[in-house]
Amino acid sequence: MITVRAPATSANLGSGFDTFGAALARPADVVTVEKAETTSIEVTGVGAQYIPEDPEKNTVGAVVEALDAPAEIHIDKGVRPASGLGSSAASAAAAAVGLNELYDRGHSREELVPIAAKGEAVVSGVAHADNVAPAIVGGFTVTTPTGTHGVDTGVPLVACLPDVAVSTRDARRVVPETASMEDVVETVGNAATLTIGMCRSDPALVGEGMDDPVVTPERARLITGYDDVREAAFEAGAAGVTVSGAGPTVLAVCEEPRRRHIAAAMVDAFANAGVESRAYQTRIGRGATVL
Ligand SMILES: Nc1ncnc2c1ncn2[C@@H]1O[C@H](COP(=O)(O)OP(=O)(O)OP(=O)(O)O)[C@@H](O)[C@H]1O
Ligand SMILES: N[C@@H](CCO)C(=O)O
Repeated sequence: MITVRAPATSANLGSGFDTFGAALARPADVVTVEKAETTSIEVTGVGAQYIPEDPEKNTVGAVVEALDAPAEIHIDKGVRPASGLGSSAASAAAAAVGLNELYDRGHSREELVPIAAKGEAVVSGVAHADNVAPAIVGGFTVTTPTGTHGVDTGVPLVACLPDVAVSTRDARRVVPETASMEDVVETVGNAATLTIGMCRSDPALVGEGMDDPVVTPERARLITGYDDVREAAFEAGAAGVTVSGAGPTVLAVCEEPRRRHIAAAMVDAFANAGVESRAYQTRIGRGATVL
């Protein structure tokens, strides 16, 4: 029997749509795998009632199939589903690392990324790997069709999760099909700035590079109170604010001493918009860990 903890993740980080990702030090899913003749899945924890235990419908089932590794699987959810915090990816990443070890398949962490991404196709129709990559390798990651590159950093974050659900499938429907050259140039500049910021562990530079004129404005419309929450976070000292993944979590990057104030300001701003929320005071952290 093997138990693996895989972290929540934030994809896109604004300027890196379907490319950038970051592992969060918390929250996390904990997945236990044990060899079996046929696969069975049991889910407990946050939002378990919304998660199918049928292997055909759970992200973990696709990983079992890809690794040809039938198992009795228990998923203890710490990452709420439809959160924008890579909930579906956390389970898939933990299962990929656990089953790879249980069956001695010998894949490297990087090789497990496209395998875990097959689970994402089950829930959103697209095998985007920008959540599973940081959930497996940790830190800040850049994922393209040719592979994943990562850098370790401990940049402080606040992830404010409102008490509403936005499914990735729905949020992908509002992504524009085209972008102007002006917006492309702005996005490339911001993405490059953010990447240098991550390499230097510099929250100010990361925040400066988070703006995205193409996808984020469309996604923000799906989140009640987004503009006020963003403004409140900046007023409390955030260096950058964006939609986490497909939303509804709003992500702020900051210097560590500002983190508590920013978390309180974001929760208050959501409350003023009539939405309950919970803020995780966290940082970019490590990937899946065998316990
Ligand atoms: N193991 C799993 N954990 C969580 N959700 C799962 C799992 N397997 C299937 N699902 C389904 O996936 C959907 C949630 O995934 P979705 O991608 O929409 O949210 P998310 O992973 O929190 O967000 P994001 O990818 O934007 O960070 C729910 O419909 C849920 O039932
Ligand atoms: N890049 C994906 C991440 C979803 O978690 C999206 O934004 O649709």
